[in-house]
Amino acid sequence: MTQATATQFETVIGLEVHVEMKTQSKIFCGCSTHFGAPPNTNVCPICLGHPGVLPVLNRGALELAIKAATALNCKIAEESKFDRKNYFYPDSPKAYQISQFDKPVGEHGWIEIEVNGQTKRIGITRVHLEEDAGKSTHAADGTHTLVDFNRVGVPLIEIVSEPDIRTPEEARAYLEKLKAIMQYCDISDVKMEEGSLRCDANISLRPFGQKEFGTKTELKNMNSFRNVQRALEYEQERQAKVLSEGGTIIQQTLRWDDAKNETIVMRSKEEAHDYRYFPEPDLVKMIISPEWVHKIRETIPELPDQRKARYVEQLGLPSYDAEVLTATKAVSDFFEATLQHTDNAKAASNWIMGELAGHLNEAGLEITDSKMKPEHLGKLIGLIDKGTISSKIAKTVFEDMFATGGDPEKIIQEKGLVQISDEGELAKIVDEVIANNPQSVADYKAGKEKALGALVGQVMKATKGKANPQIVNKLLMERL
Ligand SMILES: Nc1ncnc2c1ncn2[C@@H]1O[C@H](COP(=O)(O)OP(=O)(O)OP(=O)(O)O)[C@@H](O)[C@H]1O
Ligand SMILES: [Mg+2]
Ligand SMILES: [Mg+2]
Repeated sequence: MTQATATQFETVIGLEVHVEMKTQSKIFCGCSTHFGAPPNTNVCPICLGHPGVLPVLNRGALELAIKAATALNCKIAEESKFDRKNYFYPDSPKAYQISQFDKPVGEHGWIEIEVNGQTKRIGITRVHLEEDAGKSTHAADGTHTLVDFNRVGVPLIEIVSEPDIRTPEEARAYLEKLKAIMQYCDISDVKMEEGSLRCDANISLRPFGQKEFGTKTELKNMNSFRNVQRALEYEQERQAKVLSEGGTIIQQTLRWDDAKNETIVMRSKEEAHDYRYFPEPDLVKMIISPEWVHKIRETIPELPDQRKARYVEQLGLPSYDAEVLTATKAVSDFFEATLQHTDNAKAASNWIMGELAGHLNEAGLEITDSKMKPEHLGKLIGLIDKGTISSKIAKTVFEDMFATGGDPEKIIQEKGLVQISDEGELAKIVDEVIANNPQSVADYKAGKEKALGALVGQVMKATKGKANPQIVNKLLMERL
């Protein structure tokens, strides 16, 4: 951040997030929403906007939108309606998008984010239901553009935040939380790389203490949360420079160029669209009864914030662990499943956040691809806690479990890794080590505490790491 931003200006950010919902069929026709089908195969006269066809609302799409808006603490409209948003672009065969203007499904919501240990509430202006557009692919040589209409009519919700976000880092935390909530509620796959979650970021600067907002720009084309943060950081600095040099910000839409690491102007306000919104004449208004909302609310599972609180209060986990574990539903579910097989929550957390996350990362895998089963991790923790294996050997066993998905007990048996806790057996080895290392023994007796460690190390070496270290210590102490 430049000196100028840090001292003179306050950053104001509001995000518009589009989320594709997980329905089997499209919002106004029976076409499949399946991602990855050959281009232009999931289409019909309705989504292609042929003359004379009529859209029929997919009740499941409305239900998911209500569920999402409820999970985002919105007030649900008792009466909601669709509007036409008119624009001409090749990815929209009807030349309008069925969206919502003045009566969205939900309004006045909020979510909480945590940045630098501080909890902050970010307002949600509205959640509205609409249909997705097609996907254009521009040829690299600029000679032509291909359009795939499979995505046309896939149900979307647009989630518009209040301009409550103050830093690019907060923007990222907001997106992470939103994504987690959508995952927990099973609303969407929320995969930015597949386009099932997309974000436009609005940003302006104002002198500290000024009430009115400055002129904003809108950033598009970011394909990861990290890039949203980077684009905002870049734009924050650009605006600060313009303003501190006495210039003015022009209201513009900018495109983030990932390769060049900069924002590029797409269009200015003068070229901005007039969408000529008007009520959609082919669809009736939606009456959403409080009873229906109540029923939908009951299908909302424990959300990440609640889960996090439970991990801290009931399982005694540090807040940091609870935050990391609950940020992704699949990780949290894995943790919960592990706890079905061990009571040692902190150990489970350590293994999942440490060893497992590291191995998955290295292998480029998601936790859902993990061959290692939660029950086996739970079992492994039990074996360490019982003293059957040392925590050092456990790492070796873990490697095997991760690679093969095997049962830790079997791996330990097959590889002869059981910890040696038999005093008689260990005493023999301890005696040998004492006999063979007179220097260490002398050092220890002369008051060098460290020499004891060297002797323990020798016993470990002789037993290939299988000796129970507590017993080895005890036996050595008795003899020295
Ligand atoms: N001065 C400002 N600085 C930063 N963000 C702002 C400012 N004013 C508004 N915003 C944010 O900009 C976003 C505007 O989104 P909204 O969907 O209402 O409008 P839009 O971008 O004009 O519409 P469209 O959906 O057609 O793109 C909101 O998230 C809002 O919080
Ligand atoms: Mg918008
Ligand atoms: Mg916008």
